[in-house]
This record gives sequence, structure tokens and C-alpha cells, in this order.
Amino acid sequence: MTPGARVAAAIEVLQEMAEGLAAEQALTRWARRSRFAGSKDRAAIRDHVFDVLRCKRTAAHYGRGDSPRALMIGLLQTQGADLAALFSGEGHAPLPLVPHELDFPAPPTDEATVWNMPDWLVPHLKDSLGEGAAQAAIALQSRAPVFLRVNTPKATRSEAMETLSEAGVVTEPNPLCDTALTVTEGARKIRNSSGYQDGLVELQDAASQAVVAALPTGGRVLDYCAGGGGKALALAMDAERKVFAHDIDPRRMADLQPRAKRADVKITQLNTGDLEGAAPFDTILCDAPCSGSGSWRRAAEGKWTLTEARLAELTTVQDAILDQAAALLAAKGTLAYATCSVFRCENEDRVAAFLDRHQGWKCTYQRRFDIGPEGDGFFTAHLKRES
Ligand SMILES: C[S@@+](CC[C@H](N)C(=O)[O-])C[C@H]1O[C@@H](n2cnc3c(N)ncnc32)[C@H](O)[C@@H]1O
Repeated sequence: MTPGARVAAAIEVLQEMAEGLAAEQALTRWARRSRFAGSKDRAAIRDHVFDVLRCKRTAAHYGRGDSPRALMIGLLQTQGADLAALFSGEGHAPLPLVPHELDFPAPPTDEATVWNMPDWLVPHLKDSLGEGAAQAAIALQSRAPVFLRVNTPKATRSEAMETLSEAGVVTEPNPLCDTALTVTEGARKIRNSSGYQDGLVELQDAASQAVVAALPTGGRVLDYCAGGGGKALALAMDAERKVFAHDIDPRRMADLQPRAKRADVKITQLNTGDLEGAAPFDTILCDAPCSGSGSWRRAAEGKWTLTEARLAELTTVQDAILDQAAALLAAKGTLAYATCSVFRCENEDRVAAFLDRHQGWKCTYQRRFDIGPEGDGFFTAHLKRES
């Protein structure tokens, strides 16, 4: 496909999203009906679509509208692309720009447009991050780096780096965690590399790894909100731990056992009804459902679909999860709370609310990870009973 045809395809995908499809669904549908497209075409189209999602307001500003075509014109203008070459009307490229589309406005001045987020989120971000809010908003407008976790039962960090480089995947040690690598070249080759297929590495954000690395070693450990099991797998690298995984929706753990097998680690899955019988646990990690604001570089739709009501609902669920997990903890155990959110209302405020509800508990550790080149935005806190 020509670059112009890829832009036309991205406009088609954005149109389907405007009609109600989620980005992944729209991209999959487009790929199914466009068998002629190669993997590089699909990747380029995906990049256009997600770039628009990350920068929708500035794209709409420069494109003078929020139609899919206007968004692509605005986005490509901010990227300094050769619009005349891309919108040539030749072959499958979009039709040439008409005069009013070439009349680009002055740069935006209002904060929500510059920060590329809904108006209501601006005060939330400021309240949460103070002077760091602008940096976070800007960081959310770029593609996230790719991070890997070295599966230490199978390889050291340097062995994994060596094996990956043979497949053209270039990495460097990530400062957030001893097991983390930042991919600097060849990210698209990871899944076919022997390092990945043989379980030497897993795809996992570096801050997410650091959250697990901060937990006490050994003991009976419950990943209470295990989801796909990324953190459970990281926990299970410590052979002294007996790791249990639970999720209110067990279907989310469907891939956990094959992944554990590939990583050569053992994880026991528990249904909600089995939790009480398996308690007490020495460590319980509650990687709670959240807005995902720390990872909106990867899942940019969340930035536009989150509502104030949903955010409030999430804080209620987060409180309930902490209360349920606390009842399963051993007397001297550690209750760890984590979110991939940067909002105070989902982080520090939840810890404070827990301590208000539970007399005789204290917070022994707390860390916030900024959105940046080293990892996604994350928050974690450890809660213990006062002895
Ligand atoms: C942030 S995701 C977990 C991601 C996962 N820990 C990982 O690292 O891949 C949150 C998970 O919490 C689960 N969840 C939501 N409410 C829950 C509850 N009340 N109890 C347990 N799990 C819950 C969701 O189904 C979802 O899979």
C-alpha cells in the first residue's frame, strides 16, 4: 500500500469508530476485509489511528473539525507530513485537500486542547500531579516505549538481551527494575523471537514490574485481581513464593496456565468461593481496576470514554476490593494496593480512606511512578496491621 492509501484506510477505520466500534474491533474488521494489506501496512494504519486517539483535540483543532478526514489532516499537519503527497487522490489515496482544508489555524491556546483531554480531566490531573500535570498530559500524547520482563528462572538479563539481539530485538536495561528491559529497536519482531517464544521474556511495563519487585519475598502470595496474570507471573519468578491467582471474572485468567507453562513457573488459580478456605495469605496484591490513566499512551480510548461517574464508581470498587482482601491476610501480612492510574482519587485517597475505615493499620510504603520513557504511570502502597 502507498502511504496515501494507508491514510485512506486509517480514515475508514476512524469512520467505523465514529459509528460505535472500539479501535481494536474496527482495525480487526478492516484487516479482515483487506487481505491485500501486509503486516507493515496494518502496523502503519494502526499507528495513524492510535496517534489520532492520543491527540484528538489538537488534530481536530488543526483539521478544523472532528470528521475522520479532518482528524487525519490535523494529525498529519502536526507531524509535519507532506499533505499534498498523501492526499493526492491517486490510486487509493484520499482526495486532494480543498482550499479551506489548507487554511491551518494558529496553535491552540486552551489547556484541554493543548493537553489533549476532555475539559473535566484537567483539574483532576492538576489536583493529582500539581506541577507534574503538564508533563504527564504531554507524555500521554506519544507512543509508549515497549518494555519486557526477563523471566529470571529461565535467563539472566544479559542472556535475554543477547538472545533477543540475535532476532533483531535491541534492548537496554531499564532503571526501574532489575528484570526490566526497554526495547530500542525491533519491537515488532518480539513475538516471533525465540527469546519470547521460549519464555525468556514477557511483555510487561517496567513500572508494573517495579510494583511486584517492591513486595516481600517468599510466602503465600495472592494476586487478588489477576486479570491476564502479568503480575502473578512476575510474582512466581520467586521460587520461595507459593503464588495464587484470583479474579472476579475467571475468564480473564484464561491464558494464565499456558503462559505459566511457557515461563516454567507454577500458579494456582482460585475461584472467589475458594478464597476463604485458602486464606490466610502472607502477601495480597490488589492490582485494582482503575481508570488506566497511567497507561493511556497504550489505551488512548480510555482518555475519551472515562466519565466522572465512572471514576467515582471505580473508587467504590477499589475500596471494596481492599476491604475484601484485608480479611484474607495473615496477621503480619502485607496488603499491597496498585493502580495504573495517576489520579489521587484512585491512589493516595484510597489508602487514606482504608486507614480511616481500618483502625490499627498503617501504610509502610508508597510510591508513584510518572508516565515517561522509563515506564507507565503507576501507584502502589503497602498496608500492614500495627503490631
Ligand atoms: C488492572 S486489572 C488486573 C491486571 C493484572 N493484574 C495484570 O497485571 O495483568 C484489574 C482486574 O480486576 C478484576 N476485578 C474487578 N473487580 C474485582 C473484584 N471485586 N475482585 C477481584 N477482581 C476484580 C478485573 O476483572 C480485572 O481483571
